[in-house]
Amino acid sequence: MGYHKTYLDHFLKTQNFILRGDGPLPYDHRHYIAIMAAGRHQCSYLITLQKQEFLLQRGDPEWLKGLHHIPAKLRNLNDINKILAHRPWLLNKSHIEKLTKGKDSWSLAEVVHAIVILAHFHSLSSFVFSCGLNQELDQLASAGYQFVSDSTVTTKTNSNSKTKPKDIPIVETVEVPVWKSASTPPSPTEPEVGINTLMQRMKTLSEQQQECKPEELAKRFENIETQSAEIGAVGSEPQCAPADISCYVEDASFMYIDFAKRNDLHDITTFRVQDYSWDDHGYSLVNRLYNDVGNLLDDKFRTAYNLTYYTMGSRTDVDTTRFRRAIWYYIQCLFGIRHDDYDYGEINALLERTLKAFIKSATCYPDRVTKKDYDRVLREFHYSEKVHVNLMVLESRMQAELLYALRTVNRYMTN
Ligand SMILES: CC(C)C[C@H](N)C(=O)O
Repeated sequence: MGYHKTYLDHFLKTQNFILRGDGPLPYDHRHYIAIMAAGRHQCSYLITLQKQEFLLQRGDPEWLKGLHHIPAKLRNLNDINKILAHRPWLLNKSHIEKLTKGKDSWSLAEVVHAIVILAHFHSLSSFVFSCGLNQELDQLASAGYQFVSDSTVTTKTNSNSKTKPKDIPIVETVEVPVWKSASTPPSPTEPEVGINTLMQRMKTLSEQQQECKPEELAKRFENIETQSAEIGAVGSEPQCAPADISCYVEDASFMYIDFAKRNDLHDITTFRVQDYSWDDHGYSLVNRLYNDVGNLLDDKFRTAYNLTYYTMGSRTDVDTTRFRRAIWYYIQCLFGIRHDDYDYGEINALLERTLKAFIKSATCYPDRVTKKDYDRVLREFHYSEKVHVNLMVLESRMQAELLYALRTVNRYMTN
């Protein structure tokens, strides 16, 4: 994230606030919830870090043995954790009701705090995998390195040096290798649409600018949604999670399914942003229920959505808005979210199949994305630009999850 300093600043402020700032949940609970969230995507990197943070907050080490060792109140979060992570459209008021009523109940403020932590760590898992970090750190771990919560990597040699209990012993800091996309170009599997073509297409789109009827726009959205269901995820189905991850996961077989193939039993329709949007609804609700966190989230979303350096690979002075919008809206389309003023036809003009497959995997099946997939995509772009795309995956996905969650909380409160 260090490539994108303005964004990083907002990211850290928010993460710091939800884990360490004012809020209804006890600190150890916050880190445990983060572990449960990362567990849904088998993100060992985040799980390891959050376990350390949990212990630093004087969390009960017994809990780290798994879900069977935690209080019922926390365990009750399992349902909304898995639904939000994989099929957020299934969330309804009965889930919120179950948490807030009866024994071991949650206050609504606590529920919202938990939801924000869950969404943050689900989406951060997407980022970790899509940048190839999980794999990299697993390899370092098996080579005998330990990584600690400030993200530096240390060797194990001196880990029992005298330190205050709250300090983490840091011994030798090892530079984490950084992959440059240009250093070892992978053998191309499929020719990619080059940057020149992409720029040409963006130009044509802005020249064409025709008014489209609402029905036509709705049809274009549905086309993209149906086509997305035909795009397979990159990578192969992951193995069963190792015991030190699966102990934090319940109902591991519950995964993403394509929105277009959802079961109509639940009578789920497209989520229309004109009816419930972040700007007009979600933002103020989350602000009200949880210490103004909406302001931090809003700044972060806005920064990620608008971030640009006017570059594409080695080209400068390029207006990249259309390309970035196509990525942002494609991600939300995977969860059945439609922005009625966006022409989804642009997605097909600007995002080719391999890029769509990468984005879909990063968003919906992050644990399948490997460094190889990362290398193969966007070959003419710089490393920092690939990270930029992954930041959009993180933020657009997080916003999608929060939109569903907050709409449900609102329904619970109003009827
Ligand atoms: C994702 C990238 C193509 C973004 C581009 N480098 C920009 O500055 O807008």
